Amino acid sequence: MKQGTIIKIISNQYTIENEEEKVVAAPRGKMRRSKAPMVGDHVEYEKVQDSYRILKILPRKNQLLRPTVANIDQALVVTSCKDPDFSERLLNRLLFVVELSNVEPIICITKWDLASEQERKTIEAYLAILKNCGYTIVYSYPESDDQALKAVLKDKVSVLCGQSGAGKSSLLNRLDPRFQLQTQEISKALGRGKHTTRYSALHEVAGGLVADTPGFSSLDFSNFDLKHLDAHLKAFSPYIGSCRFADCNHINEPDCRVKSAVEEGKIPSAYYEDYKALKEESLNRKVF
Ligand SMILES: Nc1nc2c(ncn2[C@@H]2O[C@H](COP(=O)(O)OP(=O)(O)OP(=O)(O)O)[C@@H](O)[C@H]2O)c(=O)[nH]1
Ligand SMILES: [Zn+2]
Repeated sequence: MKQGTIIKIISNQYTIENEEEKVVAAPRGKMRRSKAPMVGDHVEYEKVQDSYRILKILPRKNQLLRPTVANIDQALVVTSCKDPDFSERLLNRLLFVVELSNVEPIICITKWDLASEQERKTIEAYLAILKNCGYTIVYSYPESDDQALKAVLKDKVSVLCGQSGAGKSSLLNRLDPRFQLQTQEISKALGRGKHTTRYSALHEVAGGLVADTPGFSSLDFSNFDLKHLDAHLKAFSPYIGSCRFADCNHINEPDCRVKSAVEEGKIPSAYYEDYKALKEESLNRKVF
């Protein structure tokens, strides 16, 4: 019996990889559809005559449904400075949705080359506070050396997210030109009109694995339990549990450490305002 990670699924063919080999396997009969393995799954498998059989899915640390990937280490929140313009609100909401999914966010700034001096200053000021709050920030644009980004991706399973046009495919292709080739070959192989073929894959980029479909494209929070939103947010974590009220919502309560941190400039006010808007929305949802 061996162990490996599923890196590609086409219909009922599962490609498993480990340090020694890359094999194509099928799940054993007992694995029902609802419990079918997904890309990113760590599995136990065995060789039976000339074929390979998946025996068991090892416990998942997390999973995304769109794209269907398990055991994601991080999400690159790809945010452009220009075209589309930098939006604090969009960045905050993407961070929230990623953190609510128990995935580590990495802020990746693109199109720095297109921003004016003034725009750069404004963006940098905002990011400086987020950095102090514990967020990892990397830059990636045509002239950047991408060392920091490569270091972040190495040995990790990542999914990218961000607005259309933010530069997600550009940055992957810059890091590894094979990425585009791989995705093009696959779409050609799958062909048009074969929409029923199940397909998903992780690609090797900079020594790590990256999902070829962006995740978190929907900023719909209705499926999340926002009761403990505060506890998920990196920027709030130093203050959780130290407000006057143990169940503080950090909205109207007195002696709130989160609100003090906002006043002291330790948490960006736009970040706090986006938290507050979501939290109020969820509290209202429960009342009516
Ligand atoms: N100058 C400059 N242009 C960039 C940069 N990153 C991306 N672009 C351009 O921006 C456009 C959109 O980039 P894509 O990589 O296609 O964006 P995407 O996020 O993959 O977009 P979707 O596929 O729609 O989700 C392309 O014309 C790129 O050439 C950058 O850092 N600097
Ligand atoms: Zn509070």
